[in-house]
Amino acid sequence: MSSRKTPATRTRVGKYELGKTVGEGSFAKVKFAKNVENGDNVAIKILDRDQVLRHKMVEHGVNLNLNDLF
Ligand SMILES: Nc1ncnc2c1ncn2[C@@H]1O[C@H](COP(=O)(O)OP(=O)(O)OP(=O)(O)O)[C@@H](O)[C@H]1O
Repeated sequence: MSSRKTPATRTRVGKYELGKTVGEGSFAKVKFAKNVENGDNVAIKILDRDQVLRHKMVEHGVNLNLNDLF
């Protein structure tokens, strides 16, 4: 039996591969991410759709499907 581990599956959002959570606020989670096209490291803020809509943080409905990621 091989002892090699299968690499962990990473969530991708477009050209960004999401890593660990680096912080959380009232309405969002901030995650480390890497641009797989150029290797840039960035922070991505993922808004809580229900909180945003509940607090009317947008004037018009925005189709946020980011909740489905986590
Ligand atoms: N660009 C960034 N790089 C690294 N960490 C970040 C970045 N932006 C935010 N964070 C981390 O994520 C946390 C949450 O950020 P967020 O902006 O959602 O909330 P906040 O403004 O700190 O708090 P609240 O929304 O409750 O007022 C921050 O406290 C910080 O630790």
